Amino acid sequence: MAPPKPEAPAQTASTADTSTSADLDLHPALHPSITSVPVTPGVHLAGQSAYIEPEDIQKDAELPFDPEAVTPGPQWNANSYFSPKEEGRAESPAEAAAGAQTGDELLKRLSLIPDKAAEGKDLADLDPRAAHPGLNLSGRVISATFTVPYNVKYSPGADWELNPRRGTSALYDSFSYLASSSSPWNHVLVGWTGEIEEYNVLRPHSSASFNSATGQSQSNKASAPIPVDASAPPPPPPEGVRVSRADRARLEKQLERDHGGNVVPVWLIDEMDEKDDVAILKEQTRWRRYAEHELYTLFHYKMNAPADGRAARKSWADYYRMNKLFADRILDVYQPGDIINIHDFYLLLLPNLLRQRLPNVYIGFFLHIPFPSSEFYRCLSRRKEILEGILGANMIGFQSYSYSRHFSSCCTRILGFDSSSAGVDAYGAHVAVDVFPIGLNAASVQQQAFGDPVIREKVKGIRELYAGKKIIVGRDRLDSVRGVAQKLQAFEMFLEKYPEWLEKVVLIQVTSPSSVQADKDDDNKVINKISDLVARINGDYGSLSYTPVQHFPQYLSREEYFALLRVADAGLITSVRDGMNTTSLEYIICQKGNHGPLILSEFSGTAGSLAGAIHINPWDLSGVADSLNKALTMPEDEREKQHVKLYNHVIANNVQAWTNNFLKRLMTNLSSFDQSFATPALDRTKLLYQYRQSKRRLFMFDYDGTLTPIVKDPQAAIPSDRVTRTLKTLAADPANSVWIISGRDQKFLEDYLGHIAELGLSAEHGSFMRHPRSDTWENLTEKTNMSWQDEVLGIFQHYTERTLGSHIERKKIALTWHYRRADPEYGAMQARQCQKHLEKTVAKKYDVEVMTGKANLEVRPRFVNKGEIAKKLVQAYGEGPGDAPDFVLCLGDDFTDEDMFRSLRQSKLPQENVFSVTVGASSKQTLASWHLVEPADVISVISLLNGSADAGNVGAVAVVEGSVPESRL
Ligand SMILES: O=P(O)(O)OC[C@H]1O[C@H](O[C@H]2O[C@H](CO)[C@@H](O)[C@H](O)[C@H]2O)[C@H](O)[C@@H](O)[C@@H]1O
Repeated sequence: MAPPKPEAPAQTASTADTSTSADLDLHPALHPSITSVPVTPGVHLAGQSAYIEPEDIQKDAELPFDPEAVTPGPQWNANSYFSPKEEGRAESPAEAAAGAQTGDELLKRLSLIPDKAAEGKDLADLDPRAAHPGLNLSGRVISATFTVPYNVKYSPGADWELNPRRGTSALYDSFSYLASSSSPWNHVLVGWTGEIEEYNVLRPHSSASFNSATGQSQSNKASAPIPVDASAPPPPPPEGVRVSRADRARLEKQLERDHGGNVVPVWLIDEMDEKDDVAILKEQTRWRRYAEHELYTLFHYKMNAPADGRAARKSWADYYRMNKLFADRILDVYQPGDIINIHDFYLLLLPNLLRQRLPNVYIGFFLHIPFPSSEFYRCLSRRKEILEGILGANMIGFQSYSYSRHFSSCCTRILGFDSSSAGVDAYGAHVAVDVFPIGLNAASVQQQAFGDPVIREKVKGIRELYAGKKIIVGRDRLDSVRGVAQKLQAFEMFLEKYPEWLEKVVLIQVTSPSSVQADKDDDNKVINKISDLVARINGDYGSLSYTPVQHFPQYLSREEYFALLRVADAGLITSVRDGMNTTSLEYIICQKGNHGPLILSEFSGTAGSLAGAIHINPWDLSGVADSLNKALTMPEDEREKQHVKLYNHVIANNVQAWTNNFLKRLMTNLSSFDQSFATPALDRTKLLYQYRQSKRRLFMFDYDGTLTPIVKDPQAAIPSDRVTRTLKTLAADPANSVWIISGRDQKFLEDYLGHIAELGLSAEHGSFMRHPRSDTWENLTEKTNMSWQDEVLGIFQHYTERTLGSHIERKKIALTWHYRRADPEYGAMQARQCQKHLEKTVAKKYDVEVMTGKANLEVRPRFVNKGEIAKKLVQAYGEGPGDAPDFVLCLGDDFTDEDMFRSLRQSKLPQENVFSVTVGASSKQTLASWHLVEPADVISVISLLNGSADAGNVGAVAVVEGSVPESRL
């Protein structure tokens, strides 16, 4: 049974605007004061059966989908902003068809659309938890996004003013859907308040007005009070926005009251006036600087000139702090079983910050902008921290396949993690990577574009204004990556190459302010360039009666925007980098009945999903000019065919389907990788207690990755002084039997650990054993046929010759092919090939096992393995009551060590006396019962047992991991 949704207030929120990227958007579940119609799930258009109507989309949605999923919940009123009487009137044959959707039939449908909750329909039918009982889901999604969907304005002591925030509309639509009664989830939205602007604030000591959002004062002589005493000292500098506790509480309450408790603000505060409990907000744009100046730029393949070191450190510190404050806020509202969905480049550190504090939490992350290739990404000075931050998620989503591939490749190249198209193996945990191109609230856009008589009038007006001319439409943000300059240059080339179009075509270009605010210099450069180009084209090709480029550097009203998209004969998108271009999706919907082709940059994330568009390279001006000519001369039947394909895609892949699909895939990944059973951190209290109680103890330690960290060169992985001292002390206790069980050969173990006579050594994964206080090695493979070795060597040589940087490590029995020094992706690919090769040949003929290790492949006889050695040692003690060791500690980090853990589980030893510990992340798939993060922790734990003062950071780790601090032992 789905938990009840919070009571939705009787409000009148808007659906009139939900998914346009026209920067004028009001988000239905989120805007309190505008009345509108509910979104229609669509109406059939007679005679156009090739189209999928919005009402059909549930067929494609992956969750059990409700036919009204595209309609808002009960909080949306059916008050129409258009007059029912006007709806039946069609304007042109094409529009008559499209108009039918918004006529009487539509109205009938609108009034007939029942609310599921009102109908008493049980959302339990749609409850995704039923499909994943193992996950213990709470039924709630917490979405973390940079800003709440409002610009908030503040006047001390008064109600806060909340105005819908422009842009990011598809995402806000997704939140509206989750919050609505059409979705089976409960929803909480966590976001920064954004820059808080003050109104009605008197600043008695200052003659300057104060821009509270930027922290800058502005001279405003007209309104400045006249100084009483000209010789008085200058007024104190502005202090920033001061928000009292009561006012903070008021905003929280307002958001709660207006939105069913769904919006939780994050307060980013510069200083606290503790005395009065007042939050002081000074330079508010600082919180966006690192994300917008460094990340947004680099992720769009633009390089900044190096900043001065102090400024760079400050903006990084702000970024870290901002992510940390998000984590704190989420922890305030988190309940076990919640899914946390984190959005975009402002919050790249958040997944890992949460994972550190909630090891078993379910986290999805979605990047809305491109992810660059590793060649570009690696220029980022914080490249490791950023990747590690994102990898705290269970699943990471991208807009297009190439971005997901770039990300996985960066994880391999920069962090050395194995990756495939399915995901990244990070610290032993699998992080799924997948592609989810975002969609629109398609039904709402269609409803708005065709259901508003004002728009119809505007369509008529624009047609009259440009009668006899074809209209090419472009609408972009002011941002160099949107390629507006390229668009203008290509249009200029088009007029030059195809002079027959002179006087017969106009380019209407709307350029609205950039969504990122940190880079005003860049904006100014772009504005100047665009103005120059417009002036040049209109000067060269225009006349008194003809202006080929109509440039509007402004926001358009919703009505004008949709009208423009409807009348266009071609849409032109020339972004040079772009995560997902929602204008192109809106254009497709608006072209229903008109069929204007879409010319789309291949560098837009949208291109991957819109195969039916005319794809262009925006840098190839002549090619774009040809495509314009092609689009404008395309026969109607071809235009229609192309359009139907695009339209059906946009309808089927709407934002509701996107939301459901993302969550469904996240849950599937969580189920398949069984994240709910994260391995707990080793309980040192329990370990020490048991150690002190016991009389006969057995220790089994793997070597590489357990006692020493993994390094590039195998010969360089030698034990530190601390390691040998710690092992020596442990082994010196007569009650302790200490073994090193390694894949290393006898020589290596003897050279570095052989001098500790009390240690038992097992080399080459169990092929050889040297008992404590003995000089001789026992060969456990003596009678084995070794003829497989030559064949394996031949195959390894073949791959070594073809893989620069790889080498073969020849041991007596086992053979290892290392590729850690090769190109990481190529090395991993060659290893996969080599493994297949070996499995198809040698492994079929001989009883040998091919094992994948850490940047290596190893082959050894199947019957010798670490599990057999563990079994042998336990048996040597005796497993029965009285004989069995009363304390066993076994530690290892890789695949070959799992054999030891398995063997211990299968033994008859009382399991409470056995501590099997993997070295790596808690989310690693393992048979061990506990985990430690890294080799340094292993040494600390052994020191702890030794009673040594040098037990290192045990206390700190214990606190972080929820164990009892050492001081309390
Ligand atoms: O069983 P282990 O003691 O964990 O040994 C496994 C293999 O470890 C060594 O290779 C690994 O560690 C190297 C040093 O950190 C690293 O450079 C390499 O990439 C790793 O694969 C060793 O060379 C092998 O012989 C062992 O079988």
